[in-house]
Amino acid sequence: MAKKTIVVKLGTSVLTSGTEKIDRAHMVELVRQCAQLYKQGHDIIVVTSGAIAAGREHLGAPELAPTMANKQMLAAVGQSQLIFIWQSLFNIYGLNVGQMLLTRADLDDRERFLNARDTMRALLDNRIVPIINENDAVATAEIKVGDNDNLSALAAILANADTLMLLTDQEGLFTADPRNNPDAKLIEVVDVIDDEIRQLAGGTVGCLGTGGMATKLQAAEIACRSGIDVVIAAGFAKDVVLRIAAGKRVGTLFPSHISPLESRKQWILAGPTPSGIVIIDDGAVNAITQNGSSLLPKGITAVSANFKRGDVIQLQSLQGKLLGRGICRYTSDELATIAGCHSCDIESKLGYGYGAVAIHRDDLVLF
Ligand SMILES: Nc1ncnc2c1ncn2[C@@H]1O[C@H](COP(=O)(O)OP(=O)(O)O)[C@@H](O)[C@H]1O
Ligand SMILES: N[C@@H](CCC(=O)OP(=O)(O)O)C(=O)O
Repeated sequence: MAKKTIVVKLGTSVLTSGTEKIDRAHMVELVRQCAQLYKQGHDIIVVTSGAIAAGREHLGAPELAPTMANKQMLAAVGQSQLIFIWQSLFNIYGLNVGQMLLTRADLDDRERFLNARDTMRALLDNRIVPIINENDAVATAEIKVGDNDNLSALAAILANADTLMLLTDQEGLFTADPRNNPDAKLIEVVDVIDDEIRQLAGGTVGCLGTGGMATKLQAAEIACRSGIDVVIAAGFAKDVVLRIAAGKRVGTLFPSHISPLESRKQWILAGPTPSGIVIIDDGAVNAITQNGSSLLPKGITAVSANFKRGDVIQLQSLQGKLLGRGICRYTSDELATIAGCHSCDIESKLGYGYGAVAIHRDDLVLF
């Protein structure tokens, strides 16, 4: 099987097996499957819910008023319990984990998005399993993603994932909420998420989870638009992670009809107004247009306007021809400092570096 990047989102319903306590035995089973995929060479990212449930359990299920501060307190206590459990379980398989607690602000701001992406990349490159949750202890309603289904779709985009698995306490999307409709039927494939599909999805009935099926459909929509296939399936089903990864029919599949690269390039072309222009020499023009190379600082001769890391900028030749657009990994000031330099000199010029390329070829669209 070709190497894949797979995001596995585990809802509170899966991690507690429907009880009020974290089901560690079931977590071992899920970790075994993730570790097996990791050993096969795939990149695995876990998006874990369950901090609030773990906090309640650890404090002995206290009677608390349902305030935001109390929920945040439970999450603060529970998150450390949760990451400890994940770390102990992955260690059984000789794998380390790295915790990333995110909020909407980390994903909306282009520069913070790139920083988070770099951290995720560094974890994966070092064969460390990223374990992601919302930073519930500090995130207020305004800066929250709000539910881990949507968070997992954003994490999948951050990771350039191929597949997002949303594992829950139902076998997939049904024609109605199976808890109240015993005749509801499993839908095996959803090609287009339209209003008809959306209206099938109800909310959650658990007090510890958030969103129900509605947020899973929102997540599926976001991820599919970015070229990521999504599967909603039961976390309790035997070998569920392994079977989905092997392409077996499990749960509800939402196939994406676009590749991640195509979707990214569409966004670069149709997305934000370019924030600046970078002039490049003939060698660089040749490298990016003929050889499909990334743009290195060496080929840059001038930088105009102020732009931030992660902004979309235009590329222009010395003769004034507009060549294309790309997402720049350095600010305009940094680029002006390293223009004409070899990539190996970036760190000595700036005192730090964000990698050898100014614009990666995957972030570049030529006209
Ligand atoms: N059409 C539907 N098909 C399947 N489940 C549904 C549907 N509508 C609502 N649900 C509910 O969504 C719940 C799963 O969401 P949630 O409780 O948030 O779980 P998780 O903790 O895994 O995110 C199910 O237990 C089910 O009752
Ligand atoms: N971030 C919260 C979970 C939020 C959430 O969306 O829960 P769920 O619906 O169970 O995936 C926690 O760790 O308790």
